[in-house]
Amino acid sequence: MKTLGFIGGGNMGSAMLGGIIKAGLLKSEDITVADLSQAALDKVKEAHGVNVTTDSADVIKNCDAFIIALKPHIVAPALKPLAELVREDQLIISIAAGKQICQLEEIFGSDKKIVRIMPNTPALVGEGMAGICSNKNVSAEELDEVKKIFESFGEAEIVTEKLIDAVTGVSGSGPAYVFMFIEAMADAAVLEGMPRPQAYKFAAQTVLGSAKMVMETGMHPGALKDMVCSPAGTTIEAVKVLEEKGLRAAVIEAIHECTKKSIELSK
Ligand SMILES: NC(=O)C1=CN([C@@H]2O[C@H](COP(=O)(O)OP(=O)(O)OC[C@H]3O[C@@H](n4cnc5c(N)ncnc54)[C@H](O)[C@@H]3O)[C@@H](O)[C@H]2O)C=CC1
Ligand SMILES: O=C(O)[C@@H]1CCC=N1
Repeated sequence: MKTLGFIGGGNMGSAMLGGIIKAGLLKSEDITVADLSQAALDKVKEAHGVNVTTDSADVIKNCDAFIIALKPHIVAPALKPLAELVREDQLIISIAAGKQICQLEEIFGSDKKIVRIMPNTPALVGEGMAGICSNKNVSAEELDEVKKIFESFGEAEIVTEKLIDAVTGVSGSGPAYVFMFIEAMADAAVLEGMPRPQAYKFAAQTVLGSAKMVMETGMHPGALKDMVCSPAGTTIEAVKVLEEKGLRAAVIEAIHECTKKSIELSK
């Protein structure tokens, strides 16, 4: 793939764009972003020097593959009128939550190559997590090429389409829960007298380091937790409160509701 387009250059579109350019996989001049908002286009042009247009047809006509980064309810009304411009050899990559491959086939035709992906915003800093699936028209080589793009700004795994709603619940929407957790930890440190910028650093680095331990040691998270909890020590006092307040149940229920909403969006 030599040229890549984005239809929608908002939060997620620009996060992926930032990741791709930082990784050096494609040059700015080979990327085109279409958005109706001139402010969004000015922002991505200034940050990344990519080509910009207010006409999504330019992207479809000029790119080997394009990523649909529009809000789910906008996808059909915005792109159905342009569907006849799509070529059979072109890769259509959608990141819209709840938009199933069969719904994308209704828009573009079941003969088209369609990839459905659920990424997340940490793509912006090269630490994204994406779940990828596709229809039967996409070859293994093409899917691998798409996977490599998403791996250029984090981790990516091929999953069955059935799992994409769970991917949305855990990693697509997940950064929001983690940011809430970091904010709450920092608030607690501020309560104890720590200056706020320092509190964010202590909280965020603790989350980063803990996540790295899970990824790099391969140890069970429960065993890693046990390593921190000294008998009759400080940590177990906090753990007791988190269990009493239902941290685990809250997280499980929250992700379940998020996953349910992703399923509902596809109806
Ligand atoms: N924000 C996130 O963390 C994630 C979002 N997604 C998915 O990404 C998609 C985009 O979400 P966000 O980037 O958060 O939304 P956003 O609202 O930040 O970006 C959407 C962009 O589309 C533009 N737009 C609206 N109508 C248009 C049209 N007809 N033609 C061209 N551009 C148009 C808007 O001006 C805006 O810049 C959604 O489908 C969402 O489900 C997926 C994973 C994570
Ligand atoms: O909240 C949303 O609908 C999108 C999908 C995943 C993350 N943000």
